[in-house]
Formats: sequence, structure tokens, C-alpha cells
Amino acid sequence: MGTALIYDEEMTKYKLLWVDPACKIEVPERLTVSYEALKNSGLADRCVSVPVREATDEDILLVHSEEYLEAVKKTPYMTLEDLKEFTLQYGDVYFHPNIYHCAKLAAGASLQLVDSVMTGKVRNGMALVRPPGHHSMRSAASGFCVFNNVAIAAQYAKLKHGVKRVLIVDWDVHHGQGVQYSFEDDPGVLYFSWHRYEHQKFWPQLRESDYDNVGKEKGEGFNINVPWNKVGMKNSDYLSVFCHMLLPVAYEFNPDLVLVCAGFDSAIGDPEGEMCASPDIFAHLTHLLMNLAGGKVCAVLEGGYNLTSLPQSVCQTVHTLLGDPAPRPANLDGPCESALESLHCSRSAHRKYWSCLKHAAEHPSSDVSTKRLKLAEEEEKVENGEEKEKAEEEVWPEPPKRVTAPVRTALVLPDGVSCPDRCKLFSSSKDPVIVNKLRENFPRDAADSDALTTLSSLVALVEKMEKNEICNGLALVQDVSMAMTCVVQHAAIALSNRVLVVCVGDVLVPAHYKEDGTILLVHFSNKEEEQKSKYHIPVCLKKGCSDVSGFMQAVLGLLLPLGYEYDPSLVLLARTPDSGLCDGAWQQLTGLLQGLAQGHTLVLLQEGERAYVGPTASSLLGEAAPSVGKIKAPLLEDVESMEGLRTRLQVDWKLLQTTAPETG
Ligand SMILES: CC(O)(O)CCCCCNCCCN
Ligand SMILES: [Zn+2]
Repeated sequence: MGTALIYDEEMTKYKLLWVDPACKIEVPERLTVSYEALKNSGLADRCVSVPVREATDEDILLVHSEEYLEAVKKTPYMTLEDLKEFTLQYGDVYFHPNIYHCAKLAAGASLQLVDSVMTGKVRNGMALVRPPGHHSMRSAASGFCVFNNVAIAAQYAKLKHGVKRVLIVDWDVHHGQGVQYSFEDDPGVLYFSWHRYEHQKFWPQLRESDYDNVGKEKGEGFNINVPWNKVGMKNSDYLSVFCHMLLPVAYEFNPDLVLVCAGFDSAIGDPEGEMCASPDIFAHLTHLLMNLAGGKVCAVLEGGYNLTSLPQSVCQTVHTLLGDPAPRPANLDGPCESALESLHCSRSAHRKYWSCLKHAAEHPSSDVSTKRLKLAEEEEKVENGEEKEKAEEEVWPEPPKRVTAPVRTALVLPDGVSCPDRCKLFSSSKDPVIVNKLRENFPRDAADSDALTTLSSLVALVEKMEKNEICNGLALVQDVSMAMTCVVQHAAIALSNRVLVVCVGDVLVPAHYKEDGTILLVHFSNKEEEQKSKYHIPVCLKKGCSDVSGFMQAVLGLLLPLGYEYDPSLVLLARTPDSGLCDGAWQQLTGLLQGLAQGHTLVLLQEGERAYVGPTASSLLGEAAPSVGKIKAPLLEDVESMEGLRTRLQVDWKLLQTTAPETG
């Protein structure tokens, strides 16, 4: 299924008609440069174009009051003076004779997107709209927003499509207070937002934007705020919050639909955010959401005011929605102290609502540490001179070209096993060089020509992945350990870079591999093994991988951060029949790991598990994994061993940190 793109140039036909420094950044060009970039990169033509429609009064009244709607309805007939007067009652927003029409189109576009996804016409999609929506409230416009596009879409999805649980991810750099107010008492809508806050100094300067605002009444726990108390947040900060806060809770919430308040003012170069995350981070943020809700993800544009990073970020998002593997996450050097403080506060505020956070370290005396940080930041500000002059013109590299491999998924199968459609059956021509090398390395199997054939096919396949002629692969082999050793040996030699090896079940891990960092081995099993080194990480789960919640929490909070920080050029995923891992969790794992190594994932299955060929292939082809259902509390001993492992490992692996290091 495809990706919808919803855009209409009518939404560029309104602008600021008077002088107002607060609003001058919200210009029509935001939309035209974004759409042009999608057209010029060929991405728009790969999408299913879905037309906009006007939201009806009924649609708008799902969130807004009648008096507000009636008032806005009058604006097309107002004189310039009346428009100015009307605008004065709201904050940081402007009206225009055509903005009511555009606001109906922006909301209607969001509903068209929800319809297209919920009816299965497309798998996911993006709506390029203005005016944005997440600040507008029941009876008030705010922050360039007139109608709350995403809030209306969420209510509409529940009402018209019977959606029970909607996850709203707001990665815009401002707090979508309008969304928070709409759903703070609603357990059917989990609202997650990070936002520039600076201890309430940054617009809209609301006390209720802080981490301790967790929702109200039945909605307690279903509102997550992660305030950024400093500018300059980077890719590591964003990925840490996704891995250690959003994703664990999102998987526990198990949404039927994911809506994204896709604001790109959280990217580098934006005058509002003043953050330092690169546009390609949105490829990863999007990817990390695409195995939730069976892949039903609707991204709706919110903010984004740098006319260079905005289109780049939009293209990164749409690339990933289309299934293109993400670029490698360059040099993740770990979250900053301020981000860790915010992450910690947010996690501890939600400890009692989410079992995945139940063991999040209780915040010491939170106010003391926050005050300590605040004091330090105040002093820093004084040193840097009170008014930080606007960040000098930021420059950043153009996101790398994302070329899709001619072949997406290649399979190495023994005779008699049918190859799922859309996959390419792969067998290497018996390359004598490879065969001879294998004879040397695997004398005992040299006799068994089948094994030799398989091994030489594997090596040839890895070489094709290295050249990006093939994106990912799957092999059904006699002996998984042997095959893994062979690939590891070849890869470590041939691939100048790093191989992440993920073993599920009791695979005999390649014992003799070097400890030089060319291999990172993460081994999920139910056997206690002490951790051999920084690069050999046994993850012991009491019930092995059969306990889905423990396994998923280990994947989200341990494996993903490790994988992102390690940044391999190849991911080798091996499982043995005794792993006990259920299909859903296995496909989640296979799906999530494709965010690494530009999607170069090689899966090794044991002969006897040919039933897994189909489901694994569909995940490798980019199909969303089935949801694993609501995951319940992990086993206490698993959580404790995971926390212990994380504590030991975070010395070497910064992305595993969830709390600010206790300093002085
Ligand atoms: C959709 C959105 O969240 O990007 C809207 C942001 C509104 C910002 C209002 N203050 C602007 C002050 C100008 N320096
Ligand atoms: Zn914003």
C-alpha cells in the first residue's frame, strides 16, 4: 500500500497584511518550498495524491465552540481594520480574508488523510497544510493556528472510524497546548510533546507545559510533556527521548492510529527552535513510529520556518513513509545533561501510570536538582551576556541522497522452499575466489557442498548489500551459528565498517571474533551470561523471548539505543528455533532494526523454521509489523537485570542513559 500526499496551493493564498514581528515568519513560501522539494526530488510522484476538502461545521465543532466558529466565519467580510481588531483578542496569530477558507482546507486535508489511511486506500501519508493547528483551542486562535487540525482528526477518527486509541506525537518545537487541553481527560488519546521551554521562559510560557502535567481525571498518564530547558538539542537528545520515553509508553498504549503534529521548527536553522538536530533525524523519528498501529501513520505539517531545513525535513519524512531506508545516523554522541534531566523528570512523573516506567529511578528531590541546573543555566546566561544574540546563521550538510537499492529483499533458500513474491531468489555463481576462501576457513564443511553453496551465496549477498545493489536479505540455513560465523568473518574483513549482530535464542555465538569493535553482539536468551566486554552484550530474560513485554522493552530501551550509537554498516539478525519469540515481536524486531545500516539487514533462519520465511520477508519488504497487543508489565527480575545492564553499560554507551549523571 502507498503513501498519501495531501496538498493544495489554495492554502498558500493568505499572508500577514500588517506589521507584526511575532508573526512575520509564518509565510506562504513555507508550503511552496516544501511542495517544490517533494516534486523536484520525485517523491511527490511516488505518493498517492489525495485531494483536500473543506472541513464542515460538524467537523470543526468536534473540537471548537460554536461561538468561536461563528466569530471566525465573519472574518472573510472584515475590513483590514476589523481584522486587526479581531486578531488582538488572541496571541501570536493573524487573520486574513482568506484564512478561514484555508483553515477549513487544512483541517479537511487532515480528515482526508485519516480517511485514506483508515479505509486502507493507503498505508500512511502526509498533509502539507497551513495554517497550522496544534496551538488553537476550543474558543481561541493562537500561535498562527485557527482550527486544531490534528485534534479534529483525532476526534474524527474515533467518531467516524471507531478508533479506540489514538497516539499523537508532537515533534514540533512548541508545545501544542491546544491538543493538550482537548484530550487531557481522555484516556483514548495519548498526547506526547517535546517543546522548547527554558523553565517557562519560552512561548507560550505555560506552567502546564512542564513535565508534571500528566493529564487529568481519567486521562491521567495520557499526557506526556518533555520540556527542553536549553536550546541546541541534537539528534542524540531526540533519539534518547524516543527510545526511553515515547516508544516504551507508545507500545504499552498500543494505539490503533498514530497522528503526528509534524512541525519542523525542531530542526537545525530554525529561528524559533534554535535546536541543532539535522533534517535526516526525521527519517528516524518517522521510522520508529511506523511499526505502531499496523503502520497507520498520518503526519500533518505544523511549524517550520527555515526555508532550507523545512523542505529537507519534509522530504526526509516522506522518504521514510514511502519505505525508503533511513540514512545512517551520523555521530551520535549522547544526550546532553539538560535533556537527561528533562527525560528523567518526565519518566519519573509517569512512573505510576506506565509499567514500562515503573522502575524508572525515582527522581531524587526533583526540585533541588532542577534548581541546581537552573542556577547553572542562569550563570551560563550571565556569562554569555544577557540577551543571547540570535544564533548566527547555522550551516549544516545537505541530507545524504537516499538511493533505493534496485532489489529490496533477496532470499537464499534451499531447494524446494518457495520464495515469497516480491522477493528475489538469490544464489551466487560459484565464485571460485569465495569458494576457496571458504574451504580454507571451513575445512570441515568444505566436503558438504550444500553448506558451501549456501555460505558462498551468503558472502556474495553481503557484498551486494555493501554495494547497495540489494537492500536486505534472508537465508534459511542448516546451521545458523556456522552461517553467522562465516558472515561475521567475511563482513569484518570486507566491510570497512561495523556489524551489529543480534542473536535471539541460544545461538552459539561466534566465539573467536575480535574485540576491536568491528562487531557488536547483542544476545537475547534466558541464560545468565556475564557480560564479556563492551562489544558482547548478553541480555538475559527470565522467560527468554517468550515474554513479549520484557523482550520489547529490551529492544526499545537497550538494543535500539545501542544500535543507533554503534551505527553499523550491516545488521545481522539470527534466531534459533528455541527462542520462543512470537511472530509479532519478531517482526517488530526485524522492522525496527531496519532503521540502522541504511536498511542493510541480513536475517539468518534455521532450516526448521521455514514458516518464518513469509512473515520475515514481509517485514524486510517494509510492511509494518503486526501490533504485539498491549504489552503488560515486564517481569520484575527482567526489569532489574535490564536496569542493572543499562547502568553498567551506560559508561560506554551514552544513549543508554536515562538520568543526568549525578555531578558534585
Ligand atoms: C505551529 C507552531 O508551533 O510552529 C507555531 C509557533 C507560534 C510561535 C509564536 N511566537 C512567535 C514569536 C516570534 N519570535
Ligand atoms: Zn512550532
